[in-house]
Amino acid sequence: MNKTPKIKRAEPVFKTPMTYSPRIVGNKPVPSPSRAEIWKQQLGFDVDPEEGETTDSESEDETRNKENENFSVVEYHALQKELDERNTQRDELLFKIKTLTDKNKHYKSRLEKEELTKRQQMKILCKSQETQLQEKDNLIGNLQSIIEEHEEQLIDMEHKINGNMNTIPPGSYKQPSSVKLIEDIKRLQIEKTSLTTKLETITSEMENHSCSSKGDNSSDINDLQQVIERLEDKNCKLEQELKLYKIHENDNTGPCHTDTEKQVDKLQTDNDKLHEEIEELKRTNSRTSDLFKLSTQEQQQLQDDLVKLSSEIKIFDEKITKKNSELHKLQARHREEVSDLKNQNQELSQKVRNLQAEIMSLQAKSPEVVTKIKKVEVQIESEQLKSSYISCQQDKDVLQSKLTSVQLEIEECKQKLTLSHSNNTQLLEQVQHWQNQYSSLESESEVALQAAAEDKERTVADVREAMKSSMHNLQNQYDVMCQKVGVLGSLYSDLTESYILIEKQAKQFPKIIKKTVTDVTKQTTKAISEINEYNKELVKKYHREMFLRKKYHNELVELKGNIRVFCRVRPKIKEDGSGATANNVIDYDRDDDGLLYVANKARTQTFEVDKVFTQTSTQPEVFDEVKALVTSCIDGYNVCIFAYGQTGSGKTFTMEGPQSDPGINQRALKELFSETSTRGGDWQFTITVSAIEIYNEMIRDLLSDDPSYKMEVKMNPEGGGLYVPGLSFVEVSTVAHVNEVFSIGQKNRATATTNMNEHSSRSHALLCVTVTGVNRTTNTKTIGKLNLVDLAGSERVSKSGADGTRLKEAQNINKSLSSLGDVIHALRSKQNFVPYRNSKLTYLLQDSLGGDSKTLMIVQVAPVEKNVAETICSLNFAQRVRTVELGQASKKMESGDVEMDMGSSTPSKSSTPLKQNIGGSSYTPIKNSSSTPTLRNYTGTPIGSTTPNQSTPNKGGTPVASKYPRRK
Ligand SMILES: Nc1ncnc2c1ncn2[C@@H]1O[C@H](COP(=O)(O)OP(=O)(O)OP(=O)(O)O)[C@@H](O)[C@H]1O
Repeated sequence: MNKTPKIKRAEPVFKTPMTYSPRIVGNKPVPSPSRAEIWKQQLGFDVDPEEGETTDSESEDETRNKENENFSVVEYHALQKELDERNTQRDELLFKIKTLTDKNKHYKSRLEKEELTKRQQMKILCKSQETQLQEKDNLIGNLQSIIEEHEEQLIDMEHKINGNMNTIPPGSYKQPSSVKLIEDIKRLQIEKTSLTTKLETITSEMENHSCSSKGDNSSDINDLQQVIERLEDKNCKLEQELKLYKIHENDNTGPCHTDTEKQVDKLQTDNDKLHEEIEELKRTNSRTSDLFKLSTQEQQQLQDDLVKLSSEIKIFDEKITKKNSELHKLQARHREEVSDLKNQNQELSQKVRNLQAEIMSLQAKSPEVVTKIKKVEVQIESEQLKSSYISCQQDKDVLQSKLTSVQLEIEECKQKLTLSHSNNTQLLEQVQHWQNQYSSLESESEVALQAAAEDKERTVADVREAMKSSMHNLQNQYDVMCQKVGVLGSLYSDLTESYILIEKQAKQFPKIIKKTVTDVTKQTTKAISEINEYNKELVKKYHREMFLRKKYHNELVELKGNIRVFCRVRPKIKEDGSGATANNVIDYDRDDDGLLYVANKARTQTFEVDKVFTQTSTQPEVFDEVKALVTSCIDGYNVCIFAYGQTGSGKTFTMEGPQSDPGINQRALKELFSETSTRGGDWQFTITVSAIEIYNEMIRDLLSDDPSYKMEVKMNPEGGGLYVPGLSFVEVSTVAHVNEVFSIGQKNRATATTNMNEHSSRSHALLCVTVTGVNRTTNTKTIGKLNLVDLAGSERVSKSGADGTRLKEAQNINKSLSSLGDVIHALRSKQNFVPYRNSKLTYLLQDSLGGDSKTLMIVQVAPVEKNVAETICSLNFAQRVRTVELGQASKKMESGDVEMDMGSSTPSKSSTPLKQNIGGSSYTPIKNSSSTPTLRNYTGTPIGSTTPNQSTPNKGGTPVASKYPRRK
């Protein structure tokens, strides 16, 4: 060690530390705590005050003793003071570090709280997202079910359409868009699920990263804390060493230069170590800050990503946006806090840099200090210093070893720092990896979400359009229904009111009806009885009027001499057959027995005659009507009754009739017998009959012995009238006689032909009855003639379809009947010439038709439809006949001076020549070969003459068979 010479040194100038600034509380500077206080506060134990006091007092004493002689002591004190100040600065620095540590703790706790809050928010967010996802799933399910329903309807409609459109070629059928929609929705659901899984993964990774960052940060902070503690320990040790140094310095007269140098080296070393520690602390702090920053950045990045993902997935959710905005606010606040922390760190770094600068300045000053120490060493050279130097040397070794350990620790810290750097790098790589993954996922999710959103929008638009149109239709229907409901409602209310009213009325109805019915019944009964009475009266009056009308009509007819016309309708017979052609076409008037209605096709014709006999009319009823006419011949009238009608219409039935129910012929004779017998007394009556047949315009005497003999009608040359020369007359007096005569006539008629039935239909049969009455007193003689004619059938030739004999028959019938028609027409029109001689029939009936006789025509008609034409023809003919006026009939009577010879057929002469008529024609005595008319009795014996008619011998005298028994 070199000893430096003692030189006078200049007054040392101590530079006040720039960084020191006393604490000021309430405008008063607070003194720095003493070392004991600091030790007590930081190390937790008390420093022995006696030792300190003793040392201080001794040092002070020595200083006082050597103040004037040793200037280096002063310098030493100045250095010590400077060291104290540095200690104070270090304390200040430690305090600041502690404050920063506290702040860091505070920030860490805040960060933890915020992280906890964020985690809770994240959980809530995840839950809300899950709920929203669930809701969306439900909505998608509902939408899917609606779409499925629509799909089913569409499929049904498409089936129907396909059923109607078979022309669509197979394969041209497109899959419904809804199926594609469902597939898209399913695909979106799968993508959404994967995105949700990724989101959860990222969230968990973020949480893990946050935890790991937090753990790293905490470990770093703990390391920093440990370093700070170690520094404090070292500081304490330095303090102790300094104290020991002072003690040694006090024990020796002056510090030797070597020891001082060592001490300075030691201080320098400590200073360097402190500097390094501070540097390390700074680095650690910086690393912590970087880690924290990185962690914050990562967290922020992840949160941003999360916010992005959440916002993209829950684009429709405003809550997420709100929460994200809150999260952004929190992050901003956090960033502000971090920036504050950074600023504070920067300030701290600045302070550290200042300290470093001071240390550097101190180091720059160290040569001067060394010089001074050398001076001191020169001045203080003692054994004690040497020994203390040795001890210091030992201490130096100890400190050297400690330095080595500290260096090792520093190495460890460096390794840890390297490890931390590598960890940090790995974390950064991971973060980069995650960022890449997240970016790819983000891009994928963006594309998927965009496609899904487009599909969804399209689908929603389609569904909305469809729903809109259906809604529109439904709205229209609803409006129409509303209108109808409104109308129906008003109708319903009206009906309800009406119903209530009607119900009320209906309840009263039974009583009202009962009462009304009773009243009406009484009134009706009364009215009906009145009407009945009135009707009866009217009917009586009507009948009386009718009777009078008939009477007057008959009188008028009698006065006018009209041909009276009766009509008789036969009943249906089996020959009429059945079916439509056998329908009844004839109806009668209930009140007027002169009217007849014939239904012909679509119309009904009305015919009026003098009397209508219905189908139920009996033979007696018919005869009752003609009885008066018949009996008038007793009074000397000529009467002619002839039956007209088509074949089978009942002419023969009416005129002859069956034996069991005889017709007019037999009844007339019977009546004549009865009447003549009644009128007995002075009158003696003789009734003779003759029977003639006109067949093919040939006249035959049916009562003749030779009926084939052709008779002729001739004019009486002695005085008008017609007669049939040689005609047989048979006197009859009983019905039995008449029947016998009739039998003869029928028999003769039958022998003349092979088919009697047809023959009778085609010939006219005349029964001529002569009633001669002689008054025995006055000798007055009356002769009445009754001609009963059964005409042949009146049907037309064309209908009969006849030929040959039949045609001739028909032609002759037609001739005679048309002659009858012509005569009727001439009579009706009152022509001067009446063509009687056109036929044998009209010629024979000339007196009956045109003379002063009473003529009655009975028109026979069939009731069935197939005969309606002939029925109408017959009735038309009857109508014409009815209008014929023949003039008033007159009696044929001779005065009584002429004696009536009933036994002779020769009429007596009278002033009014009595004309004996045959067939209605007046005639003079028949001039036959014997010039005596032949009268026969019913047995064929001539009546009134013992000589039979020679010219017409009655060979057989056999009774004529009746038509009806024969038919039966
Ligand atoms: N009023 C009646 N009641 C019962 N039967 C009747 C009646 N009128 C006619 N007939 C029956 O009708 C049938 C034909 O009658 P009828 O021979 O008298 O006709 P017709 O006109 O004389 O015929 P034809 O011209 O051929 O002589 C007979 O069988 C007869 O018995």
